[in-house]
Amino acid sequence: MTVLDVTALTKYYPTFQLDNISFQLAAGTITGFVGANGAGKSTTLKAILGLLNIDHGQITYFSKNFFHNQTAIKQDLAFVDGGITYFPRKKLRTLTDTTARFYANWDAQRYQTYLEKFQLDDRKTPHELSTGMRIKYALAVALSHHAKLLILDEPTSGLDPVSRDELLTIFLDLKAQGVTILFSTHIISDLQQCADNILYLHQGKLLFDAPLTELLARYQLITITDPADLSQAQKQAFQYAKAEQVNGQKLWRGLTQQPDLFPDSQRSAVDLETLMVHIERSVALVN
Ligand SMILES: Nc1ncnc2c1ncn2[C@@H]1O[C@H](COP(=O)(O)OP(=O)(O)OP(=O)(O)O)[C@@H](O)[C@H]1O
Repeated sequence: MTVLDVTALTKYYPTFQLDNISFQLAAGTITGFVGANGAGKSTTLKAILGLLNIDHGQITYFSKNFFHNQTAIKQDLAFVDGGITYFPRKKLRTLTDTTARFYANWDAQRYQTYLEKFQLDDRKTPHELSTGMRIKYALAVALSHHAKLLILDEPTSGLDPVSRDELLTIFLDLKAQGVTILFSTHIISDLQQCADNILYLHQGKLLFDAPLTELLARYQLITITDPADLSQAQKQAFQYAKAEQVNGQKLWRGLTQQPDLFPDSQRSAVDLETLMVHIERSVALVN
């Protein structure tokens, strides 16, 4: 079942364009939303949540048009970005009581479970919480109304490694229950741990929309000492090339979709972080 269907989403800013973005999320999957700073990830997330006006596009949640059914759809949707910053001097308990009234499926027991799991004291105020605790509080609230889809903008960036690991385990548990998760992150190792699919945005365009394992299987990493030694065919196949210092030696690394053109000794598997760095920082060797 398709939980979210985005078609031809376009947003113009004076110096940036989110360009004709289309993707779908299937129920019970975890999708990592990645791209360099300024690629347009937050703009996309805000656009699909109706937090900014779009210039073009269709957004459908749970087979319902978002713009005509926002109130009903938001019962089944949770969004977390950077954690709570509003009403800094109000007790969390008071904020929770107010929030709970908006949700027909509010689950007070589940909320208590997450408070304990995240070691949060809801007699505190947002002002008294660390960055990580603010994110955890926002997540506890998001997880307590039985949202079917969680949309999270960099949920793990303020968390220590132990809390991140805990959160990723929660994501996997939620996925096992059929919950769908879309989250943007720069912490690529988090995705290796839990993402089924990757949406990769590059300068406002969707460059990849693929299962993580399939995306990584498309490329191999090639390491050579001098591009001048490559044959013409190898040069054509040596994409996203970049010079790197390894143990004081200058080497060239690039990605290829034609690994058979290179000897085994030059080939290795590629991980998502390496793939991204090469795509964003490569230089052209072949015109
Ligand atoms: N309100 C706005 N008005 C004009 N331009 C904007 C506005 N909001 C964002 N932009 C521009 O849109 C582009 C994409 O920004 P966005 O915040 O979506 O990127 P991002 O991928 O989330 O980046 P990061 O990883 O750094 O958070 C940037 O060039 C930014 O300057």
